[in-house]
Amino acid sequence: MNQESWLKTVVRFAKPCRRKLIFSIFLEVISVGGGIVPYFGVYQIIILFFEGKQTVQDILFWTSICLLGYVIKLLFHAFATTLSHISAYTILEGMRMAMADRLMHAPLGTVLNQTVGSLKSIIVDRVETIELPLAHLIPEGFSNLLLPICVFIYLFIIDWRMALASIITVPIAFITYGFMMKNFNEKYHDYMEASNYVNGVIVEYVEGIEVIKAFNQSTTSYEKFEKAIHSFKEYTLDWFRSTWKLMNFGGAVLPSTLLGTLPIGMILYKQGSLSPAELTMCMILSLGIIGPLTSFTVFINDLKSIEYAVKDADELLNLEELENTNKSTSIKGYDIELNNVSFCYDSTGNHCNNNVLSSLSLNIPQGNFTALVGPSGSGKSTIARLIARFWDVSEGEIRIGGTNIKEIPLSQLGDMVSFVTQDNFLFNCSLLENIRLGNPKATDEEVLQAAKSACCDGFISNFEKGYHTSAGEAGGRLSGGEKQRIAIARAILKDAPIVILDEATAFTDPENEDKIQKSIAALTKGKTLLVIAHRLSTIKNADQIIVLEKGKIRNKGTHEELLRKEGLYEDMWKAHIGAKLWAANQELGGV
Ligand SMILES: Nc1ncnc2c1ncn2[C@@H]1O[C@H](COP(=O)(O)OP(=O)(O)OP(=O)(O)O)[C@@H](O)[C@H]1O
Repeated sequence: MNQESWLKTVVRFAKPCRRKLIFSIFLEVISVGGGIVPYFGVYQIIILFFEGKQTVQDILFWTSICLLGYVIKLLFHAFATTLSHISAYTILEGMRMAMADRLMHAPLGTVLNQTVGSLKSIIVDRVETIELPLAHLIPEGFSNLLLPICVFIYLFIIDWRMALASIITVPIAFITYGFMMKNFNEKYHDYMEASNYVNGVIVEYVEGIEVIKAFNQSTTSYEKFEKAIHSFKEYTLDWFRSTWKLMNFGGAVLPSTLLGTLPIGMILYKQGSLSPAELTMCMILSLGIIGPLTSFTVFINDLKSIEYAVKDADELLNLEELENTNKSTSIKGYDIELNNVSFCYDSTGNHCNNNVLSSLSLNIPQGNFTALVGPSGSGKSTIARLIARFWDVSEGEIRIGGTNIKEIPLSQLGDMVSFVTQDNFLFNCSLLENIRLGNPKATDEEVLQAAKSACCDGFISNFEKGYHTSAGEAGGRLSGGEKQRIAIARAILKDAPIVILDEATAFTDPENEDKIQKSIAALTKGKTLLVIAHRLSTIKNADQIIVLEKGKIRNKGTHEELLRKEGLYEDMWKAHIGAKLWAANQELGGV
């Protein structure tokens, strides 16, 4: 990424606070002006002394002017940094909101393919790193540049030779810094890579701690963790070691302005072309030039950290969005049609590297129960996700009620489809609110009714706070099957005309089975229902069963028809029945 593009991003997000930013620079200019006043006041006092005209009144007057200038400098700088901080946080807020918006409009699959750790790291941590440099760079960076320029001009007005003498160390220091920064970009890039790697290992270590403990991998995983941290420390130290000599030399030479002003000042004084007052003032001013310039060099590092943070943020800000239309469409029915659908997750440009579905055509009639079965990896979930538009098809089209789903606004499609999977995420709010997510407008009464239909009422009432128990509190005490029934209650409340159940009964145990089947029956009554299930007994009564293999339809028909046809379905059914019998035998004590 070139410098212009990250700057453009910052400028784009600075739009809502542009006036504040400009005003903060304006205030900083006044502050810099105030900062010059004490120099001027001191100069006047020095002149009075050298000319022998000093009076208490004059000294008090110029001291007050100096003080006033100093107060103006402090006050206006405080106002400027307040505004710049507000602006920096506005920029951060805009970036985070834009990222959240992108995640919402990107294909869901693209979002799910990112790890929670990396998303959190970019949206929270990386973006946060912009705040400090941004808030300080604008006013302070500006004043650190403007102040020495103003002082230099003032020096120039007093004596141009002394002005030049005061910056004699600047080229030496800049050449030194030039050597030091020779491979700064490369080093900074490597540093960021190393830092990202350490972050990744730490997040992995923490997220996977359960598996690490369960498989007694603590030593190996800890070693990886320790190694990553150690090599990061070594990398940082190596970089520091390679620069510290030049950095210290530059840091020592740059502020030593007296090296130039002292001998040259003496010569000019001896020649009589510089008065004692001018000589003293030039010495004082030359000392004031370099301080801000030294601070300015720190901002080079800040600029880099902004560049890299914006670059990371840009990855999310530029996520490809799903094509969307805002024009609400009237749908003529809720049958689903897949016409010659091909899909691959892994495509480069227009080229598909590995088709998961190949020219697949399928009709799911309205109000019918259709089941998708097939070996693991045959593409069942992919079909379900494509219907819900988590991704877009690579080729072909999907129609609902005769309308291509790309022509249906995403929000309308979202209202039309209830998608229940085995990953039943509960938000950190009450169980009541968790169920209400299905329909935010639902009354408490309607939520309770949905919970009852989904057979949740019994276990929720057992909690001390009942429906007001927070999911965080209850989460650890809820079984997989109970969480599943909450998800089903949500879907019942949503009352969408199309229901997709992707392994929604995966957590069913014999005790739960009856309840889950009842809750599913309540959810799916009269709906276009698509069920993906490995437990074939749960889809035995489907109006049509589609048998998938390697992304293609191998067979379709009712349970009986498929059994008569012999083949994959029959094998799967036998395996299922075998497993069931085995489970039943186990329950009966191996009889
Ligand atoms: N997010 C993804 N990115 C890349 N490839 C994926 C992704 N999700 C699934 N796949 C691949 O697509 C193929 C089909 O997966 P899919 O989940 O649709 O199969 P499935 O029939 O539902 O399997 P299962 O019964 O095990 O859930 C598999 O080879 C899988 O590895």
